[in-house]
Amino acid sequence: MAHDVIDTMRKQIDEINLQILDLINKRATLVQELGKEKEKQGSNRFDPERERQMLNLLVENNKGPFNDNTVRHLFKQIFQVSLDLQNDDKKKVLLVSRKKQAEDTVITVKGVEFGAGNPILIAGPCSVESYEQVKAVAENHVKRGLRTLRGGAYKPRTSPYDFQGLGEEGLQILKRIGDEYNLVTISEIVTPADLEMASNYIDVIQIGARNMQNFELLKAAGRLNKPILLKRGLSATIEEFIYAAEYILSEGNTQVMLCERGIRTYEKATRNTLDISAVPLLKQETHLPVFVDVTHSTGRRDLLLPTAKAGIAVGSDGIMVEVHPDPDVALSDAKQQLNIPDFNQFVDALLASGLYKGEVVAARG
Ligand SMILES: O=C(O)C(=O)C[C@]1(C(=O)O)C=C[C@@H](O)C=C1
Repeated sequence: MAHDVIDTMRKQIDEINLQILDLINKRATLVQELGKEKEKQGSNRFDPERERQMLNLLVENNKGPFNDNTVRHLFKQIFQVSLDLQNDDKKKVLLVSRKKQAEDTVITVKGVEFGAGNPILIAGPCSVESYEQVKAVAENHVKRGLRTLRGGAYKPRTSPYDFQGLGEEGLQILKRIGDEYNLVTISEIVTPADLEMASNYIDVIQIGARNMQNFELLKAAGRLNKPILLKRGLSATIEEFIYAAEYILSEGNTQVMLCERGIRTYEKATRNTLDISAVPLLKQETHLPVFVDVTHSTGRRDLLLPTAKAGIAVGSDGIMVEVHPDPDVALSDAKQQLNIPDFNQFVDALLASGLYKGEVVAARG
């Protein structure tokens, strides 16, 4: 008899549990729709005022036996998991997300495949200083079978008195060299107004670390039909980096590759702290090619090779490194750039490591 009473009550509790489950999921479905609507309207997902209003209503109508604090705690858990649901929904639909596209994005430029699983080298001077300077690097690229040349024409510098770059003239030099030596050219553009002009000269537009959250530049780059190399911000979180890339894809341009270039930390032994774990994280979270800039991250010639090996070993799609015919007289980053003989030793050591297998040119399609 006593058992019957308990069993009866438990059956009632089971029914109530199922009713609560049904209501909780009904509520969650509404919250998901609400999250999408707020996204469209650009509202924050977390709304403390709304939560306070709901808790007040619940407490005003609380007849017990749970006390008011227990009711507040219970529903705060519901609000939190509702917010998590909205955040997950948002992440789930990111265009850069692996959940959106499982297969790797491969960007092919002049037969060079960025992100195809064969790590490549992106090398060149910090700044384009003259045709002869870039030509010397380009000729070495050809000798070494390298296909991608970087060079800065617009240089965001800490001091306004430092060399700011040759501007359009620098892009013209890159265009000439890229055509003469069949090299993929990459250069940083710092303002939306220059994107169209730059697209006539270079093959890949770089958005630098200091512009990672220049949202108007990101959106403008998203409206181009041009590959974009996006560098991680000096103090950007992985999430901010991913959302910055999402800005570009959200405007239609899916040809985006990411570059981990070190983050600003308390450490002074290196120029920045190379966040090596960012590479596998970004490869897991996104389908975009991921590169490692060993020059700007370490700022030390003696660390270029070990960090390049590490960058490839953890799964990056390649390494960016600065090389200059005569670094001692370079107009920027003099102490970090390799001269050509040292750069060739760098390439040879990477080849000897077996991690880097040289540049494989896509079969003519
Ligand atoms: O009302 C909203 O704006 C919601 O997003 C729903 C909801 C909720 O669970 O009720 C979720 C998160 C917010 O912080 C506030 C409320």
